[in-house]
Amino acid sequence: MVGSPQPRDDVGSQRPRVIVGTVRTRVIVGSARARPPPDGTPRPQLAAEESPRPRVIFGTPRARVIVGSPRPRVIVSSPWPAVVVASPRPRAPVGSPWPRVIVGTPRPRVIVGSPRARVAGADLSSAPSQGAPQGRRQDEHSGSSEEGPRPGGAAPGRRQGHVRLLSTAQGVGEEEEAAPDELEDWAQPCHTARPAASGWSLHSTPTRAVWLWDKGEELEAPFSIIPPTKCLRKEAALHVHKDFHPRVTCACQEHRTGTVGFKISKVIVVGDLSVGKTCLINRFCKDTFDKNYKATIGVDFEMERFEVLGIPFSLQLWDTAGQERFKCIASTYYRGAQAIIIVFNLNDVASLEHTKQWLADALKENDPSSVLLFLVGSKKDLSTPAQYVLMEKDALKVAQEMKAEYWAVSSLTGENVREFFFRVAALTFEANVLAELEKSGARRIGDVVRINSNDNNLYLTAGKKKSTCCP
Ligand SMILES: Nc1nc2c(ncn2[C@@H]2O[C@H](COP(=O)(O)OP(=O)(O)OP(=O)(O)O)[C@@H](O)[C@H]2O)c(=O)[nH]1
Repeated sequence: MVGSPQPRDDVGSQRPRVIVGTVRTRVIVGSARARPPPDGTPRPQLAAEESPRPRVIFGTPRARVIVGSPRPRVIVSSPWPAVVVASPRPRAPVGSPWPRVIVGTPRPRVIVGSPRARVAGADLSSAPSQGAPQGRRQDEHSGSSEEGPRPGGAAPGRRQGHVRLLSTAQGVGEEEEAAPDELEDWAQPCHTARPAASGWSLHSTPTRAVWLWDKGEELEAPFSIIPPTKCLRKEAALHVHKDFHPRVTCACQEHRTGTVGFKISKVIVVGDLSVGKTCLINRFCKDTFDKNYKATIGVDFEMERFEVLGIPFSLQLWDTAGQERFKCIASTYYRGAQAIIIVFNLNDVASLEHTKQWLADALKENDPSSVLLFLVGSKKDLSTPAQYVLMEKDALKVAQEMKAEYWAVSSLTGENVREFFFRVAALTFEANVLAELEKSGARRIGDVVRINSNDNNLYLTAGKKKSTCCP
């Protein structure tokens, strides 16, 4: 088990101490615990904090708590989370000069004081339990930070430059400029956060979606609870009613949607490696496309903010790793999803077959009766019409088996991407409002409780307002 003992370097050597043959390899550069040489010459103490080089620790069995370390940390295959408390360096998502690379850690890192942690705290049911994950792409091994815009296009600058605030619910009102740090945190309750930060505004049919990012341009997009037929064949859609459920429309008109506007709904995106999950999310959230493959390590997520029927609504889109070796990390984030998007490559039949396993894994962590399912064929631009027809037949069969709604998209051209996410947002919103109405039960949201001290029954629901539009 333990290798034959190797001669150690001379004590006092200026070289790093390397112990070969132990179960755990330790390479400590600039260790502060170096023993003094036998001749008594005091050896210069090279404190870890002063080390000119990054500390490299392989497989250390102990948790490391690094308080305000001024140095970059490179941690490979650590089984323990790195806990960074009150780091003096700003951990702004954009342009951090300090590479942080964590490969294969099975537990989320806890970053206290991170601006992202506040986002996670907004809704503990949908947010990760220990702060938001710092999603990473594999090219970070090179030390470059991927927190800035990814190559492949000019990412709209929600996190850079200026964004526009939309000051009316209808998306046609006054606009004003605001620096990102002036914006309401995503986690702020949306009712008070109006005017909403940039995002999508969805209305009942006929409708328009307004997208105002740094470009300030308004994009019209058709939206309906029924997707346009060119996007989706009838048999592929699970929900065939013409518009939102009447109870939902009514509740929105009367502003009786309870906590829906305060919640962040979690959507997870799963599927084989390289099927295009990241590109799909990036096409919608950043309007970018990267033709270079960079494997997602663990998970990453994007927030997207909508306004549906005048009610603010947020989706948290979780991009999970498709590579087997990162699956165990990614699967810890499956819990609490309200919608599951299973992606396969329209040009790779094996990836379609694997979707059932992806669904089974995702459902282990979620309630199958309440979660919305979507089966998405990606890279439509690479299929010829004839190939597509063949694949669509198989995909529809699988979708019906799993009771998922089927979509075919291309992140390269953008075909159906926006329509698809609008659909996800609309159906998730509808499910949320219906659940909220269900939960409120006998006592309707918005009712006033009058307390009458002369009455034996102290708690009376007073004057239930008869709804003018609810069935
Ligand atoms: N032609 C074409 N290529 C695509 C499309 N979507 C993704 N790709 C390419 O497919 C490769 C993989 O895309 P990713 O989005 O990184 O795949 P992924 O599913 O996130 O992969 P993992 O992170 O390993 O799970 C990249 O080279 C993309 O450029 C598409 O719609 N059309």
